[in-house]
Amino acid sequence: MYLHGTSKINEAGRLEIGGCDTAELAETFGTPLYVYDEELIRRRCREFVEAFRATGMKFEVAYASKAFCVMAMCRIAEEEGMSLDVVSDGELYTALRAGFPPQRIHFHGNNKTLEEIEMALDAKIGCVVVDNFNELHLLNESAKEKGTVMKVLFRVTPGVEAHTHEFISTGQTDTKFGFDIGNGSAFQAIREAMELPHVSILGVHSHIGSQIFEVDGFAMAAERVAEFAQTVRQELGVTFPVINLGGGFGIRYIEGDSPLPLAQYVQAITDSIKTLFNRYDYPLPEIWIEPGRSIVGDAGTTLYTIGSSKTIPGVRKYVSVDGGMTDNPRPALYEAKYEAMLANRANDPNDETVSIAGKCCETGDMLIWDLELPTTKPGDTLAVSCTGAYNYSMSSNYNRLRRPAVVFVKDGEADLVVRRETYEDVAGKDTLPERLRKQAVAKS
Ligand SMILES: Cc1ncc(COP(=O)(O)O)c(C=O)c1O
Ligand SMILES: N[C@@H](CCCC[NH3+])C(=O)O
Repeated sequence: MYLHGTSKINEAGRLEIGGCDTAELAETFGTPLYVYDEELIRRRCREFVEAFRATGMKFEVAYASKAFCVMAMCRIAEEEGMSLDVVSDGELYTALRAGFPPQRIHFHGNNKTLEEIEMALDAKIGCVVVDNFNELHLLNESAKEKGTVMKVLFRVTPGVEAHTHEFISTGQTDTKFGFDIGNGSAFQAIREAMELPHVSILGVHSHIGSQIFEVDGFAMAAERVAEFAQTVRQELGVTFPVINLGGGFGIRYIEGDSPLPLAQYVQAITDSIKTLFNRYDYPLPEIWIEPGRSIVGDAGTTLYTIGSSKTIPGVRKYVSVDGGMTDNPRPALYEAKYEAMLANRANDPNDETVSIAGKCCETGDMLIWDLELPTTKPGDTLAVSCTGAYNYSMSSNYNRLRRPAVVFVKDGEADLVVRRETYEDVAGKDTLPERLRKQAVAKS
């Protein structure tokens, strides 16, 4: 397993992250356990911010909180000078509860409810990324009722297909997100917004997909967006002060993944924007981006306890862990691949090939196929790396499993930032109607 950030093998032959022995973390906090390397998260934030500073351009780096949205993460994002992208009332609530400055929050989503729009207006967030005509008018009406004006970006689909899994590719014309540039709906959206006194046009937003390893897609999107900005300027007399090129910067999950240094993505984006806007003699806009995975992905490691195993001679050996698709749905959803190691016996030589199964009642609940490991025994701790993005945030209670705890580790200290769910968290929201309550009592 590749050792990210502060991860290393300590003198006891165990995996250590942030100066904490992972076998001890498993013992103290129980498993499954999400462990985040706080220093690595901060390093990733700084890589983006410093790369932008070096360009001399005006910018905002908004952490896409959908990747991992908990209060402690919102605090770190704020401390590192990031803005925040939220896509729901729940994410907005979390950010506000963590004391994140509302002016630095951007609200996304293809079906924002009236309740969410009102919540955003009441909180006086920085901007709403408008996704469709219905929302544009709803926002204008609500802002009017509240006697305010909301800044807006328009989510546009530039017609660029990112080279990534089709479920995480969003920039193409055939997608549920945004206004299409090619068919004129993006232009129409700006035209309509100009007539609405309670929205103020900031610019456009494009997000082409996720886990992208090349700069071409971003450069192409920048080109389409710049052309569009120029058309709008010439025909409608509106100049955009902001261009947001979204997130999607790839990370290394397994050997063979070759992401670019984050600064290189920033350089490519800012170079494209500078060249294109200068060509049009267009006032240089602020550049905003929204990285999620590249901030938290490789900083997260999930610890599991190994339980039962099953050998099918001539076929394979299954080794089961105490979590699975409930804490990491990505292999089942996207055929995502991961690396792992035995955290408590990190120096033992690999001597067998096993497949790591989750504990859900589902054949597809597999975390890793054909992994080289030392011979495992029940009670060993398995560490799966790069589980920081879209794992906790997409976790579920399938089979009524309790969601794991989350700890942040740094300089030898481990802080609980989300406690493990209890049975009460899982079943406590249920209610028994009187009729069924009697039956339940009668049977017991
Ligand atoms: C609009 C938007 N911004 C930002 C992101 C963050 O993407 P990533 O985590 O790949 O950086 C996403 C998710 O793909 C998104 O849909
Ligand atoms: N959740 C996805 C990517 C979609 C990101 C949000 N638009 C993943 O785990 O890779």
